[in-house]
Amino acid sequence: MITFEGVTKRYGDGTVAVDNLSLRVPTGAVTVFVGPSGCGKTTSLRMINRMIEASSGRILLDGRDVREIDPPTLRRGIGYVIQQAGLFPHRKIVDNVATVPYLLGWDKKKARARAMELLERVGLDTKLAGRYPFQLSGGQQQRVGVARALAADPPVLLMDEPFSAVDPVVRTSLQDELLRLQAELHKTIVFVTHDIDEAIKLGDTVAVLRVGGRLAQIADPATLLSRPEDDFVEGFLGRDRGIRRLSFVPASGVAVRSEPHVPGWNVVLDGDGRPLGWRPDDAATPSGAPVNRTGSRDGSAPAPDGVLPFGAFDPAKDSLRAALDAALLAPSGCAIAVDGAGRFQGIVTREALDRALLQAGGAEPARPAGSGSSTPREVGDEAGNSGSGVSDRSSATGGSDGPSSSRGPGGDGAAAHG
Ligand SMILES: Nc1ncnc2c1ncn2[C@@H]1O[C@H](COP(=O)(O)OP(=O)(O)OP(=O)(O)O)[C@@H](O)[C@H]1O
Repeated sequence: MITFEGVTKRYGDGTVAVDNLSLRVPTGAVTVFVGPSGCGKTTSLRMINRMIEASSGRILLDGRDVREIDPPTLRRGIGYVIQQAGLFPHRKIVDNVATVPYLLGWDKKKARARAMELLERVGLDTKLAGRYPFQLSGGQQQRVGVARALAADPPVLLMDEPFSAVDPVVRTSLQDELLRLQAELHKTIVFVTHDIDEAIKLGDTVAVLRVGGRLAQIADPATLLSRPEDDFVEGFLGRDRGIRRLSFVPASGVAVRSEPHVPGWNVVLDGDGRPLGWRPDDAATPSGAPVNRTGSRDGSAPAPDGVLPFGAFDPAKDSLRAALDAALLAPSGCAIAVDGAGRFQGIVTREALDRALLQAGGAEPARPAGSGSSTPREVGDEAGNSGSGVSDRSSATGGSDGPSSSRGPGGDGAAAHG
């Protein structure tokens, strides 16, 4: 646990970068500091490892004032990742990753073996180990930066806008990788970003700061989206709050009908009971509607002519947002529920979806019937999910060919996650 107790930072020129900040960073979870430029995110982060000294107040690391710990000892237990990775340009990748183990006096063989293991862990080909940083892409360099921060297995990781210099696609994959790693490693992570979507995707807890270094709100993402404390937070969260919040509502409470038809439409299944698409009752394709002719990417049987694309979700692991998305993609307006193996479970009608959406629309983050929890991960667990919580995170770790993927027009298997 990292605790800020009334922490203020006043720079030499009188700028108050952080003003009386009090908050808790729980152990083993990701806490994101988010806010507009200049609101004191980086200053707050760097006071944890004493790269910047607080002017007043205290920062406690597991109950101990960080000022009582000499900086090199303190930093040995705190990995640090920055924007554009900050790799040493004249050192090979393997030696960049092994930097801290070398400093700790590990012998070269052991340090390099650890570096190779970490390169694999962050999803990099170990063939890159002998290259120099300039021979890597921006995204690869960021992965090396994460590997380097993890080298001495520190319990705490500080990450300062680590993914903001790469393009959106690479950024998404780095975020997914971080979530995958965190599910294994359970580090105490403080992550700084100015991007609220990144904060909501990665944070177990999100602290929104306002300019002047004051805390505007600290909450889990679902609470933040449903109950922003003031206009500033609401404005910072941006549009589509209601829809985005549905990513944290499990779809397990939605009513599923087991019959493979609704008025006017039938679900066509393959020999293994996996949906191939929707066929209208009269089997005629409505004019202008796309026809699935090529089948799905996962190798299941091609859809016969006249069968239209569908959207599917897995009620045991997906969110209400995924269910809504599946319904919106279907010509029948209904979502198809599938099991973990992609086999047909039933249909969710628009009425059933409406009821679930209404239930989810209250002031509190919605919960499935019988759940007493208010955090997305706990809701997911109580809904019977094994391991993965219901949120954008489940799609982050689920892969695009999972049951929640939806076949786009033309049946090319284009994934369309909620
Ligand atoms: N060394 C310094 N001397 C004086 N003022 C500083 C110094 N470093 C930062 N500041 C000021 O402190 C405030 C907070 O800066 P900080 O870098 O912590 O903000 P930030 O939220 O991380 O911003 P950004 O998102 O733009 O990186 C800003 O007004 C900045 O100009």
